[in-house]
Amino acid sequence: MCRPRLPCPVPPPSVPYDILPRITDPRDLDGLTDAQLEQLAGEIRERLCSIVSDRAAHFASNLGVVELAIALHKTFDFKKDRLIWDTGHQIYPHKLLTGRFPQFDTLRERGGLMGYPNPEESDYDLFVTGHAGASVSTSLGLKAGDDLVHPGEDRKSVAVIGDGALPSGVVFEAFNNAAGLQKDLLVILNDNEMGICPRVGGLASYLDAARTAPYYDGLKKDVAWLLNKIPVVGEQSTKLLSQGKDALKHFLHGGMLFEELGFRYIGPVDGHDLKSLTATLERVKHVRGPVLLHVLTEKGHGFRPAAADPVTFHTPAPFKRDDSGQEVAEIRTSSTKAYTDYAAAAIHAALTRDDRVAVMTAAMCQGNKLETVRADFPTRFFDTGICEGHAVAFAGGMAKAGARPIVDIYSTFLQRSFDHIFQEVALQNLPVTFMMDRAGLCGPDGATHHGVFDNSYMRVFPNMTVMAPGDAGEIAAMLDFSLQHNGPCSLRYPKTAAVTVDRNAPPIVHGKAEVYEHGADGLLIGCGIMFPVAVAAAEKLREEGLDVAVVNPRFVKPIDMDTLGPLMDEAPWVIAAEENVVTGGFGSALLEAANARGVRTDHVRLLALPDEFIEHGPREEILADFNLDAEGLRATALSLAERNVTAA
Ligand SMILES: Cc1ncc(C[n+]2csc(CCOP(=O)(O)OP(=O)(O)O)c2C)c(N)n1
Ligand SMILES: CC(=O)[C@@H](O)[C@H](O)COP(=O)(O)O
Ligand SMILES: [Mg+2]
Repeated sequence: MCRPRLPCPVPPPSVPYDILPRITDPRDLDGLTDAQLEQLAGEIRERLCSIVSDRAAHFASNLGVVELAIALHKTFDFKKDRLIWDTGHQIYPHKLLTGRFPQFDTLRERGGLMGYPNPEESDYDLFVTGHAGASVSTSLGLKAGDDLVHPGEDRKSVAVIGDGALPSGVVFEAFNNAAGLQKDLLVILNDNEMGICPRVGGLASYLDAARTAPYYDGLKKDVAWLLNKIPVVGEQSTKLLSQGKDALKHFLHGGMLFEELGFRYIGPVDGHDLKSLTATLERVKHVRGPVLLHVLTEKGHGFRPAAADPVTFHTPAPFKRDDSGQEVAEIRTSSTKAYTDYAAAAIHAALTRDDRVAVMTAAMCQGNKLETVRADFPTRFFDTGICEGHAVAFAGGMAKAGARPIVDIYSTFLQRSFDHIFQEVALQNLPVTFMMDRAGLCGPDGATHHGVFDNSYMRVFPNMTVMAPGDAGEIAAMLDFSLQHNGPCSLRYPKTAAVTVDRNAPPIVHGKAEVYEHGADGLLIGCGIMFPVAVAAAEKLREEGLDVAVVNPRFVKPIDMDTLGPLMDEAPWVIAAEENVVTGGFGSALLEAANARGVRTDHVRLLALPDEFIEHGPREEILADFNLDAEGLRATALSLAERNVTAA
């Protein structure tokens, strides 16, 4: 019988799994020998390899933490102890070890297991996450909360954070707090030398050096004793000795940064040596105060192509293995152009045209398809690492200095920058362009990644111009407009194949909508990606004898009431559609503007995403559920026109 919180079990592919199916709870690990644990690691890797044969899923990161997940569950009891996987994209081995093997084939499918931690699925998942950087904060909070609410129980708290997530500013806020509180907290730094792309910046260089430094055990008193033998204050000679001490410290270990922040540092240790990793965890488990355990892993470990090319295999397209099972025989990449391709080409053209233009990505060069821009304009391409807030403030500084920065960040991750958009950009009225990729539903990543709030959060700021290209062709035109505009602008585009609407599109003029076609029987306003949907719906309605007008509003802010007001007043009904939550989005903006102008609104129907978190699943299916497809617009129009909905 399937448990109510989990999807129904699906038989795994007919590969001989021996131990893995018997792990229904982490305590089942207790009776296993070292050899059986090694075999289990192999079976988990096999399961990871088989799942990506028919769906895109996070792969290389998961291959890299198999031993770490086993060792953690063997050492701790996460029924009471606390475990947070930073970001959460490397959660699959944890899912397999916590009773979700039977459902694993539903991963990232609609109604199936989420690709991230999800407390709805298991008590072993504490937070729904997908954004990087918060693990140390929540682990520290869990520890503080447990000490308060469960005094005397001595619950342990563990955060596993990758080297890519480490530079997020919030991590250092948490380090600072943890050192001050001196709470028992274990932070495991999973260092695989990669984010999605190769890691960048000062911390990356620091970790490069720390990797090759000798093992250091911050729990051992003799090292501290040796260091304390060297004086640090006093006369001239002690200054030299002090320099000697620094050199010695660096010679001794690579974890000085963490030690000086108030953590005990242990490492680096081999993250694939299951036995010694487990032994190390057993040792650090009872240590008092904050500890940082530096674990070296290989992204893609155990599957040669993934280890050789962890960028491609971060979330590879579905692929088939060859007969050996060790190589890729065929990978199903698509040659269809996406909106992101148009955006990257427009950015490249803008940098080519104007030396003042620069572009920022927050560790998403690959997802933003900026590799060519990075290669062709190395001095005007900035990868800030997973530091979206910094990227925006940094762009504010560049704009103040006279440059024209483009901030190219996924809609969902830009949420991290809200206050910097407000203070460092909008309040200063600086010409920063926000290109918000993955706006709208993102599909299999789900609620953590859907970019469905930006129409709402961008338009609240005075000075901000908010645009939504009606098709892929408008991305370049809007970017060009923005780079000429004297103030901040944003534009959004979705994660899907590019659509272009064949027409003679008028030039982009600030706050001006495009009337695509006139019609007396109703008005369809399709914001952004909903414009081609509205065009298709109008076509269907025409076949049914309704002659409706279609508008591509282009601007969420300012709204073109000069154009829309009369059209709305004349229309028997109006539909305003957007791929954003209904709360505060384009529809709200339209109603506000209409109200201010005294334009009729009682005949307006807003089609948008509901005020709730939306689960993972195919974008088109979810859109259809909310009538945000051509058929949904047609049916809504017919019902508004008081006509019977006929079968499509
Ligand atoms: C706030 C935020 N920005 C960007 C991302 C996209 N992202 C997901 S995983 C990842 C790289 C993480 O690197 P690391 O923490 O080292 O994990 P690894 O994949 O190497 O195991 C990035 C940039 C994100 N999830 N959250
Ligand atoms: C974990 C994470 O946040 C990224 O890996 C994200 O899944 C990338 O999304 P895209 O696949 O849309 O680039
Ligand atoms: Mg990494």
